[in-house]
Amino acid sequence: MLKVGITGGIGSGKTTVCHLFELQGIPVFYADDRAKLLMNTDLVLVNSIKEAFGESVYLEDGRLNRKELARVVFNNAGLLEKLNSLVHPAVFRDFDSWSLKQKSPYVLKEAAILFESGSDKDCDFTILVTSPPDIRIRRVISRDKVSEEEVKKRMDKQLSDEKKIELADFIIRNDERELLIPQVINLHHKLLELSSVKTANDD
Ligand SMILES: CC(C)(COP(=O)(O)OP(=O)(O)OC[C@H]1O[C@@H](n2cnc3c(N)ncnc32)[C@H](O)[C@@H]1O)[C@@H](O)C(=O)NCCC(=O)NCCS
Ligand SMILES: Nc1ncnc2c1ncn2[C@@H]1O[C@H](COP(=O)(O)OP(=O)(O)OP(=O)(O)O)[C@@H](O)[C@H]1O
Repeated sequence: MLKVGITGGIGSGKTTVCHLFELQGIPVFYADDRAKLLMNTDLVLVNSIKEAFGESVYLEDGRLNRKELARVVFNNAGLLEKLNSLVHPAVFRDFDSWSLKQKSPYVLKEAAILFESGSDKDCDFTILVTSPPDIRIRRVISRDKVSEEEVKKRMDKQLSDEKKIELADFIIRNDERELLIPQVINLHHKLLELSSVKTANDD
């Protein structure tokens, strides 16, 4: 089974694209969502986050105070690095055990910072979803009801599309000019072919 990483900057549309792959029957591991779940349920991780950032990043009912943690880490590069170093190993382990349970020619791992976190190294292929920054900002402001400044702070912590285009094996353009669904279907067929080549080589 092939492991395919899919990424894209904030608001690029990677989750939307992943939903289209799911419609083709492809299982998707949503790293950002799993990270948030583990930050609420993995007690070793919860304790290490409390130790590093203080009890105030958890609410009284025990859930992660995402707004407060986001305010802290997206205003301080060192603290974001610290958080990443605690969360990413737990997500890597979670993906490994999830992927063992999947029965599909290939699976997708969706992560906003696939290249930045080094998790592309664990993937056979990578897909980048691109979209111009002004469209991405507009989409996130409308989806999350946040300010332009908050979106830009996160964009600044991510590699530029120019850098990621050099690193990715496949590109999906979600710029409201090219149709999304035909791009996903074409790539799905390509990945099915590549996974059958891998299976033949493994036998
Ligand atoms: C700080 C947190 C709690 C804020 O939660 P929130 O619900 O506001 O954001 P969410 O996780 O849904 O992310 C939304 C977008 O923010 C950007 N973003 C999130 N984490 C990061 C990061 N470590 N570096 C750069 N951008 C990031 C991405 O574009 C992502 O798609 C959360 O983002 C977090 O825990 N981040 C650090 C862990 C991490 O890297 N998770 C993602 C990959 S495993
Ligand atoms: N082609 C499109 N046309 C119109 N709206 C779109 C398109 N693609 C995505 N969107 C919308 O833009 C917003 C951002 O898309 P999505 O959540 O898929 O991005 P993302 O890359 O996963 O974002 P994040 O990194 O913030 O999690 C969503 O509200 C989505 O419905």
